[in-house]
This record gives sequence, structure tokens and C-alpha cells, in this order.
Amino acid sequence: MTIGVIGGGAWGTALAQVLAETEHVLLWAREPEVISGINDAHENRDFLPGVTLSPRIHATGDMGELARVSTWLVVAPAQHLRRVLAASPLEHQPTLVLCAKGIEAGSLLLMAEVVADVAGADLPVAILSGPTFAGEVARGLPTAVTLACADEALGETLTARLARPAFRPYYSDDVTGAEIGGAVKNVLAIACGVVEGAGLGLNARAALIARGFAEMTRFGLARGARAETLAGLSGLGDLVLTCSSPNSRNFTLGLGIGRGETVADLLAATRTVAEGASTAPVLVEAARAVGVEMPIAEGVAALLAGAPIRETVARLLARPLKAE
Ligand SMILES: NC(=O)C1=CN([C@@H]2O[C@H](COP(=O)(O)OP(=O)(O)OC[C@H]3O[C@@H](n4cnc5c(N)ncnc54)[C@H](O)[C@@H]3O)[C@@H](O)[C@H]2O)C=CC1
Ligand SMILES: O=C(CO)COP(=O)(O)O
Repeated sequence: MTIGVIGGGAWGTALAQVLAETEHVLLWAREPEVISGINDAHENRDFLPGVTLSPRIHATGDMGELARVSTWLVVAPAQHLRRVLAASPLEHQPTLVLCAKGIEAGSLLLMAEVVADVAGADLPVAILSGPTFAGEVARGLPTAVTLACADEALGETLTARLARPAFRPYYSDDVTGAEIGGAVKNVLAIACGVVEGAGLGLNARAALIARGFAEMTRFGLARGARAETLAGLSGLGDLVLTCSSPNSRNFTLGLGIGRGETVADLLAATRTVAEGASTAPVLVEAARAVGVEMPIAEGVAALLAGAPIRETVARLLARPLKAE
């Protein structure tokens, strides 16, 4: 085995498939049926059905096996990252490439900050983020991502290590910027889904994307991100992707809310994660903590808490007029 992946959801499986073009991949998954499906039938029917997986992917439920590889792509959902890492053999000092998009509830920490909290700040960490629907990546369609790492030499090594003919990482040293773009776009994708579901029109969706990007940028700058990172693949690139397609689970959650379904029913009906649902209230809290206004994120958090759409939209439109 040459590289590890933690998390057998759609994204962990798709990344394993890309890496398996040239490497042997050890994939840790939680669900016994996912493990046996990958090892015996070369398919992850639960989270990425319809894709024949490489025989170079070996799935395991034993975290201890990860000690055999020194680089791990960590693809557990944001709210589970801390617990999953705490159960892993971190004492072997692996290099971690973090692939979840979110902010931890309670602590308000970004993913790299959670790692520093769990394992100490010395562990080498990078962020992989960008416009990447798992199904497309797994089918080998052309995709570009941001690979952010504060250590430039390590970032360039990882960029070369993870690149494949149709999978193109761009190096950045702006870890915070890459993290914030991915976390915030999920919340805005829910808003765009609501607009679609409630029939509010394409003008409204374009306005949400542009004003949502302004919110992402304000918050990012306040947290030390750089504007050009937010305007790149991991920010604007991913925002445009997820705000315009029902292939996005976050957009689809919003679509259901817009059509009048309850959030509880929508979340209960799926095993897949819509990170924006947990990120929205956390983002509102994190923005207030740095004195940044995020009215669209607040609107999404209100809708997720059960506020009526009509009132939430009216509140957004009634805000004082201001310069763009
Ligand atoms: N699916 C995609 O296209 C992309 C997903 N991502 C991000 O990757 C992360 C993982 O998402 P997916 O692989 O799509 O997940 P998924 O929605 O396909 O599957 C859910 C995942 O959550 C895990 N899970 C559920 N309960 C858990 C628990 N208590 N503890 C630990 N893990 C638990 C499951 O084992 C499974 O791996 C998310 O942060 C997502 O935003 C990023 C880019 C693309
Ligand atoms: O992050 C993603 C694409 O870049 C996947 O988006 P969803 O989680 O909304 O499906």
C-alpha cells in the first residue's frame, strides 16, 4: 500500500479511484458493507453506485492498518473529523490531506485547526478543495482543485503526488482561504436550491451567488484568507458549481426546503451528508465572532431552523440599501 484514504463516502471513494490510477490505496471505511463491496465487487453501492473501482483499492475497517502508509487523505465529514482522527494511529506522524468542507460546531475551528487541536501543530497538513462532484472525478472527467499547504516544499510535493492526467491540483499557501471557500459555498448552495425550489427565478439565484461571494470574501478576509484564493477554484469555482446543479447535495437540500418539505424529513431521507446544514449556524456564529455581516448565511440558518421562506426572503430584501 502506498497511500491511505480515511472515509468511504462518495468523495473518499472517488479520490481513492483517482489515486489508484498509479498507486495502491488503503481505504478505511466505517460500514462493513462498504468494505466488502469495495473488496469483493469493486463497487461502493452505498455512496458511489455505478462506478467500477480499481482492484488497486483495498478497503479496511481497521484503523491500525493506516500505520502502513505515511500520507492519508482524510475525507470524514467535518463534524466527525475530530473523533475519527482521535481513533487513528496519529502517533506515526502521517502527512494529512484534509478534504472535508466545513467548520466544527462548538469550537468554530476549521479542519486544519481541528487537526492541530487533536494532534498538535507539528503534524504536516494540507487542504484539498475545489469544484469536484465525486461522480465526475471517479469517472475520470477533467477536474482542477486547490492544494493548500503552509509549507511550500511539502505543498509542491503533494501537488505532484496527487496529480493525474485528468486531475489537476494547483498549489496555494493559503490554507485558511481554501478552507473558508469550501465551507461557505455549501451554505450558499442551500440558498440557491431554495430559490430554485420556491420558483424565485434565475435573477435571484445570480444575485445570491454574487452577494454570497461578497459574504464569503468579507468573512475570509476577516479570518486571514487572501482574496485571490476566495476567487479561485476552492472559492468562487466551487460556489458556481454547487449553486447551479442538483448534483449538489446541498443544493438539493435547499430545493426540498424551497418546495415546502421539512428539513427533518429531508435529512432523514438520505445517508449522504449536506455539510451546509451543519455549517450554516456555525458560520453565523463564527462571522459574529469576527464582526462580519453575513445576511444570506443567516437566512439559510433561519430556514434550517424552520423559518418560513417568504419572511426570510422579505427580511433579506428589506435590508437597508447600500453601495455594492
Ligand atoms: N461528494 C462530493 O462530491 C464531495 C464531498 N466533499 C466533502 O467530503 C466530505 C465527505 O463527504 P462524502 O464523501 O461525499 O460523504 P457521503 O455523503 O458520500 O457519505 C457520508 C459519509 O459520512 C460518514 N459518516 C456518517 N456518520 C459518521 C460518523 N458518525 N463518524 C464518521 N463518519 C461518519 C460515512 O461513513 C460516509 O463516509 C464532506 O465534507 C463533503 O463536503 C468534498 C468534495 C466533493
Ligand atoms: O463539494 C462538492 C463539490 O465540489 C460537493 O457538493 P455537495 O456536498 O453539495 O454535493
